[in-house]
Amino acid sequence: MNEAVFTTRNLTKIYLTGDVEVRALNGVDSELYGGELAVLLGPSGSGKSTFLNIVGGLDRPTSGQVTFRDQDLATLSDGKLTLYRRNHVGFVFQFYNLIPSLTAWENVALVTEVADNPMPPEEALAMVDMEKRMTHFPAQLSGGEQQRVAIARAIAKRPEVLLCDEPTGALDSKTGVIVLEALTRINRELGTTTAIITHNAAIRNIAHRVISFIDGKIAEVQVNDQRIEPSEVVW
Ligand SMILES: Nc1ncnc2c1ncn2[C@@H]1O[C@H](COP(=O)(O)OP(=O)(O)OP(=O)(O)O)[C@@H](O)[C@H]1O
Repeated sequence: MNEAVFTTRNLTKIYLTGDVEVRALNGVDSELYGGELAVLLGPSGSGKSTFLNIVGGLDRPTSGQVTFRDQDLATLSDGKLTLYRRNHVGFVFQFYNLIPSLTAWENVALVTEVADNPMPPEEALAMVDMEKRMTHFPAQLSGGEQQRVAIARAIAKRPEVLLCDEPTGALDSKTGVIVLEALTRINRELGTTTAIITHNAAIRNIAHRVISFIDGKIAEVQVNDQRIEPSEVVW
């Protein structure tokens, strides 16, 4: 196993809505290892997105520790947390959030303009097999194609980690497989540490490790000695 990129200890997130307290994370001890592909499973409301948002620097814990290498994310200033996100983390969400008035190439270029050592947009698009559709606008692309452009946008700055919250949630199974193939290829060829949240337990066997959440805690971690290709997933 490689070194841990992320470590959390007793990670806790409490949301207060009026008088009602929701413990979205209730003491999570975890690691994400360098170069691994982890799948995060669990019922709705079990804390998966909250966990991903905190390790990605989009949100802060109520208490507990979360470190990225030696950096304590819980106590970083807002400015440093923004720099952390910008320099190290790529995000992919269920909905693609592409800018409709820009082509696929321009959507990716928007990010590479502000990155230190980016890939050329066409190289990022080639990683997800979209180089032939570079000049197309989002409305001219299918859902799966738009998601692949969103993945190209996330990886073009060469992030160390790629955090994906239900990346296949809006896609049919055939298209979902193509998107998962893009993510596994990136993990394998670029060595990007990748975490994928899914509701689809069938996806679990494409991962090196499966982390299962229940009620804001990690209930189980499964290590896959034998992984399968996305094309072998039975949905
Ligand atoms: N901003 C918020 N304010 C109040 N409660 C919240 C907020 N965000 C999340 N929660 C609550 O925290 C709990 C965990 O939510 P979270 O989105 O992390 O779960 P999840 O496992 O990702 O669920 P899903 O699979 O449905 O996306 C839920 O009970 C949710 O309602």
